[in-house]
Amino acid sequence: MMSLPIIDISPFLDASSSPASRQQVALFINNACTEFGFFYLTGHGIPQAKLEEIISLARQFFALPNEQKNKIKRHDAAGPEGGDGARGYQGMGENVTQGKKDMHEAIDLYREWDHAPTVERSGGPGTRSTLQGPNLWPDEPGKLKPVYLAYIKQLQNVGSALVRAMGQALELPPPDPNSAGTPETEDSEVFVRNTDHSFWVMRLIGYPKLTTPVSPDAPITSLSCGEHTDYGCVTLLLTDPTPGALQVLLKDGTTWLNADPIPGAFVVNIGDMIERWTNGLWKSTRHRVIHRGEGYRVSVPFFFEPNFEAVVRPLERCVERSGKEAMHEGSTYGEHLLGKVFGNFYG
Ligand SMILES: N=C(N)NCCCC[C@H](N)C(=O)O
Ligand SMILES: O=C(O)CCC(=O)C(=O)O
Ligand SMILES: [Fe+2]
Repeated sequence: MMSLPIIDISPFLDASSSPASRQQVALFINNACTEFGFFYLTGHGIPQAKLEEIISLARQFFALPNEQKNKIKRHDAAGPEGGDGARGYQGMGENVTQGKKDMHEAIDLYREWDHAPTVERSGGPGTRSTLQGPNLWPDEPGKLKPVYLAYIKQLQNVGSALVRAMGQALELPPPDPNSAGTPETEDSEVFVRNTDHSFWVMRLIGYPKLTTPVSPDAPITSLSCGEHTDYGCVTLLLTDPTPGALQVLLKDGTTWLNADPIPGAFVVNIGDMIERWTNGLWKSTRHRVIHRGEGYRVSVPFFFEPNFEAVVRPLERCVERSGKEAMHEGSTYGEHLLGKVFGNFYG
C-alpha cells in the first residue's frame, strides 16, 4: 500500500545545519508537493508529550455539556451579539462543506489583529466586522489557553521554517542582500516575507462516530468533513491515533488514500495560496474526513497562512516552468479567506 512521504524538517530549524542537508530536504519537499501535496513532517522539535496534551485538552473541552461549550459560541458578524462570524465554538453540523452539514464540532481561533478587515457588515452598535477578534477561549479546561498559546508560538516557527524550505525547493534565487526585499521580489524567501504576520487559523475539532452503515461499499450520506482544499500556505495537522478517518485524493482524481497518523509527526498539506503562487506546479490537494471508527476522534489542525494583506499572484518562474498561462491575476489572501469563511457558515 502506498503511503505519503515522511520529511524531517530539522535542518531548516537548526541554524548550524549544512547547506547540503537543507538541499536534501528541499528536494524531498519538491517531490512530495509535486506528487501528493501531502506529507508527514518530523524533526519539528515539539515533544510528543506536548502534542498529546494538546489533543487531551481539546478532548476535555468537547466532553463538556453543550451549555458550557455554548458560552463561547460563534456569533454572526451582523447579529446583535456583536460576533465576528468566525471565532468561537460551533456545534455539530454548523460548519458546511459543499452545501452539506459536516458532522463535527469545533472551536476556531485566528490570529488577533487590531486593524479592521476590508469587509464591513451592517448591524447594531457594537457589531464587529467579519474576522475581527478577539478569540473566544473556554474557561475549562483551565490549562487550555496557556498551553495552546505556547503551542501556537512553536507552530508559527515550524511553519516559517517549512515555507522557507518550500521557497528553496522551488529553486528560486537566494534573496539579494542589497535589496530591501519588497514583497514583490521573487526569491526563495518570498513565502517567508508574505507570512511574517501570518493570519494563522487553529481549529480544535471533535468528530463523533458516523452512524451510517459501516460497510465500505455503503453510499456515503454524511461526512465528518466534506471534500475540500485548505486555503492558505501549509496545514500542520495533529490528530489522535484514530486510523482510517482522513483521506487524501491522489493525482488520478479518483483514489482516496488514508493519511493515518504517525505518532509525533504532523500531517502537512499545502493550501490554495501555494497552488496559486506556484501556478499549479504544486496543488492544494483535496481531502475529507469520514470517521466510522470507534470512539470520539479529535484533531487540531494549525493553518499557517499568508499575511491577511499579502497579494498572491503566480510567481513568474513558476508560470514559465508550468508552461501554462498564469492561473490567477492576483488578489489578497484575506479576500480569499473571507469568501471561504462566508461559505462555511452561510453557504
Ligand atoms: N481554515 C480551514 N482551512 N478550514 C478547513 C475547513 C474545511 C471545510 C470547510 N467547510 C470548507 O468548505 O472549506
Ligand atoms: O481532522 C482532520 O483530519 C482534517 C481536518 C481538515 O481537513 C480541516 O479542518 O481542514
Ligand atoms: Fe482540510
